[in-house]
Amino acid sequence: MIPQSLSSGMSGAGPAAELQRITRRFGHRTVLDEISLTVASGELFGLLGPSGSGKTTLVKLITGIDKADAGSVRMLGELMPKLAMLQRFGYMAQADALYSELTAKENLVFFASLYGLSGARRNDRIHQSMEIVNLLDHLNKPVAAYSGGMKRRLSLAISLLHEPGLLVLDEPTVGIDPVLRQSIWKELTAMRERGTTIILTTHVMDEAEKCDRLALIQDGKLTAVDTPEAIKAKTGSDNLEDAFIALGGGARP
Ligand SMILES: Nc1ncnc2c1ncn2[C@@H]1O[C@H](COP(=O)(O)OP(=O)(O)OP(=O)(O)O)[C@@H](O)[C@H]1O
Repeated sequence: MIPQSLSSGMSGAGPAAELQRITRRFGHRTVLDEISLTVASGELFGLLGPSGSGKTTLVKLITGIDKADAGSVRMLGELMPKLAMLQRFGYMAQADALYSELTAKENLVFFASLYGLSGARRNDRIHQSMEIVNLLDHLNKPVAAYSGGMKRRLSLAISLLHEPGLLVLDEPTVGIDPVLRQSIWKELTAMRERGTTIILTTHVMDEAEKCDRLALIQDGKLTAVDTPEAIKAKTGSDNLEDAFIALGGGARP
C-alpha cells in the first residue's frame, strides 16, 4: 500500500492542470486544435480517443515534455514546461523509458536519485512501488529479461516512487493481464481516494467508466468533457462506446 503522505500537498490546492487554447502542429498538420481543459485537484481524469487523435501529444504538453505552438499549460499552478516540476508529478510514458541492460532495481535507484530520494526512504519506496505492481520477485532481473507487460509495470512503479500528488499515465494498463490490471486499478482508485490527482489516457471503455470525468478527443478537438454518466445521458447511450460514436467518433477508441 502507498502511505497516506502520497496525497500530501494536494488538499485545498487550485486546479491540478489548466490548459488554455492549446494548439500543437507537426509540419502543416494541426494535431491539437485550441484545446482548453481544467483538471481539478483530486480528480481521476481520463483522456479517451481513437488512435492518433492526439492523447499522447496532449499528455506530453501537460507534463512539459513537449511545448505547444500556441496556448498555455499550467500544472499545479506553474506555467509549463518547467524543469523543477519534474519532482512534483509522476509520469508513465507510453514508450517505456528504461535502461534494459540494467536490473529493475538499478533502474529504480537511478530514477529515485532524479527525484532526490536516498537512504532508507529510497529503499522503502522502491519496495512499496514494486509491491504495488507485483514485481518484487523480479527486482534483481535485468530489464532486458522482462516481458512487455512487466516493463509497463516497472514504468508504473517508477512513476510512483516519489509519492507524487499528481500522476500522469499514458495507457498504463496496455499489455497487462486482466488480473493485474484489476489490482492496478484498485490501487489507482485507492490513491484517488487519498487525494492524488490522476490523469490517464485509455482505449478501454471499462477503465473510462471508472474515471470521475472524461475528455473525448477526436482529430485533435475535444468533443465532450464530462462525467461518464453525463456523456451517456447527453447522447442517449447505454454505454460509452455508443456515446463516443454518437459524438462523431468515426473510428472506435
Ligand atoms: N513528433 C511528431 N512528429 C510528427 N507527427 C507526430 C509527432 N508526434 C505525434 N505525431 C502525430 O500526431 C498525431 C497524434 O498522435 P498521438 O500520439 O498524440 O495520438 P494518440 O491519440 O496518443 O494515439 P495512440 O492512442 O495510438 O497512442 C498522430 O497522427 C501522430 O502521427
